[in-house]
Amino acid sequence: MGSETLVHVFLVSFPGQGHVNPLLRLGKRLASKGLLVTFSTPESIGKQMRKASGCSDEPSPVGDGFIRFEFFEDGWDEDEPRRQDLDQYLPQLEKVGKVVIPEMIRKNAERGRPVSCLINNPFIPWVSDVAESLGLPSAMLWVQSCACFAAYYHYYHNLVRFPSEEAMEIDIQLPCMPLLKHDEVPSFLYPTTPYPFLRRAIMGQYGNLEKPFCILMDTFHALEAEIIEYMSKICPILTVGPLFKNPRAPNAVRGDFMKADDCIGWLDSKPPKSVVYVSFGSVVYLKQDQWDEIAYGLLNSGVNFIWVMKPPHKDSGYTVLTLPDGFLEKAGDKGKVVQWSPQEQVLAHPSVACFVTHCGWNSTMEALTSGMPVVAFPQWGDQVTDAKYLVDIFKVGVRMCRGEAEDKLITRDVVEKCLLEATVGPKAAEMQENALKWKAEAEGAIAEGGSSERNLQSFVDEVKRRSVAGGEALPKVAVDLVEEVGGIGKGVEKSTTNWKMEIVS
Ligand SMILES: O=c1ccn([C@@H]2O[C@H](COP(=O)(O)OP(=O)(O)O)[C@@H](O)[C@H]2O)c(=O)[nH]1
Ligand SMILES: O=C(O[C@@H]1O[C@H](CO)[C@@H](O)[C@H](O)[C@H]1O)c1ccc(O)c(O)c1
Repeated sequence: MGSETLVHVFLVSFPGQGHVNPLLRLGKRLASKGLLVTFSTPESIGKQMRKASGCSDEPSPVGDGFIRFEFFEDGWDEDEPRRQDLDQYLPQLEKVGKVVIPEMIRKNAERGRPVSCLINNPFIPWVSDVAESLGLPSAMLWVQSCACFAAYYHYYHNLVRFPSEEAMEIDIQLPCMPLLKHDEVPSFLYPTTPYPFLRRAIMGQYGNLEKPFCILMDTFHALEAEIIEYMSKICPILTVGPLFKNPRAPNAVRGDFMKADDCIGWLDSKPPKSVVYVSFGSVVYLKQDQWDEIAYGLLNSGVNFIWVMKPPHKDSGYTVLTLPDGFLEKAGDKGKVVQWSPQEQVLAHPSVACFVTHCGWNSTMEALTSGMPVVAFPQWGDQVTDAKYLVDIFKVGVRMCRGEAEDKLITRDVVEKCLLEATVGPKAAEMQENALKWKAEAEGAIAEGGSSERNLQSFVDEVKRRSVAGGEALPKVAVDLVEEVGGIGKGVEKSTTNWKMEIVS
């Protein structure tokens, strides 16, 4: 069957690696179930994705469907430095996106590819307005944990007391969640956050939460069962994670902004469970003195390591980090420093013993799903909450720091102690055992009949039903999809919102 006869879903992503990855992974999953998927994000990132990952506007087959890319101009010159300032860039993206996305959708219809559903990720909530104005169904992919989703929800609706200027160091008790210390709620909610524009962007999403007919989440039922069940009574949530594993199309197209350096051959040469993988993701940038302490901690611990040292964007205002004099010589064949790694492959490699991570949600899910213990080095946003869960709830990690807000230099001795705790001794063995349990749970969720797989199929069926009805919500008939195990768990009350997945006719 040609791609033009398939139901067409149009994805719009915020242009960050931690947002593109999960939305593209969702796109590949949807395509593998027989949909035509168009993935869209601004051309400034599209250019990098084309170069590093070969993304093309021609449909590529993925399972039973196809995926293609269509990037859009954001109205600024190629080398505009204001793109690095989200306070300025997010409003620009909204202004232009609200005009160009409808135009792209119109052109797709003219070319025989009418769009049946729009899906966005957070930070660009205006995509739901575009869908509404065109009379199209929309969904939102939440790219963080359900726990963070719940924290933001309770903050937005003022349901629980959060840290404030008057009372900063309070504990926070959210329903169905462990007690969080003041610095364990997503840090964009601190009154002192240096990123108030990101709090505004996320709150914008909550202001628009009635518009998407479904909130997809890159998590799985067993991982966050209680809070997923609780929030599912309030919002139309479907858990579909871990998205990064695609059993039907493991080698489909990728969306990296930078080509990964080859380090798999080097890993092959190392003994099993002897390498520490260190990466702080695509956005976090540490200070030079902290970088130096990590360098000496790695050397002093004597472990093998791969360390990702991503160059900063030229307009970010960061100065390029350097390694201490003689560092590479001292490390010799024990260490490898790369600019960007093939992280999924690294985490799956038998030589890797643990992951020193900033605890972005993608890295968190990738570690859990790979059965990989972690050393948690969170900085801001959801990372501080993810670190709490990795260490105290999922019990797969040791904590190296509490976040940027603490403003504390983590010394080489602490780095060394954490690395050894996570790689040798009884605690390491216990964490490894727990990590393998999560890996098995994650694999079960996306296997045939698993909670996330069933939820994804429900979503695809619903998009198809709505597409037959010309984008209109369909009247109610009883299909018991929401009562299946999964995002909306067995025995859980149905959502009180206008969730339409249970319906047909
Ligand atoms: O060297 C690297 C570092 C990161 N990643 C990927 O980039 C994403 C980072 O997302 P995350 O949410 O962990 O952090 P962010 O970069 O958004 O802070 C993950 O999918 C990683 O697998 C990668 O492929 N190579
Ligand atoms: O929030 C930004 O990136 C990351 O997104 C992940 C998914 O939400 C999250 O888990 C991780 O902790 C974040 O680092 C982001 C912020 C600012 C910016 O300029 C970006 O390009 C991305």
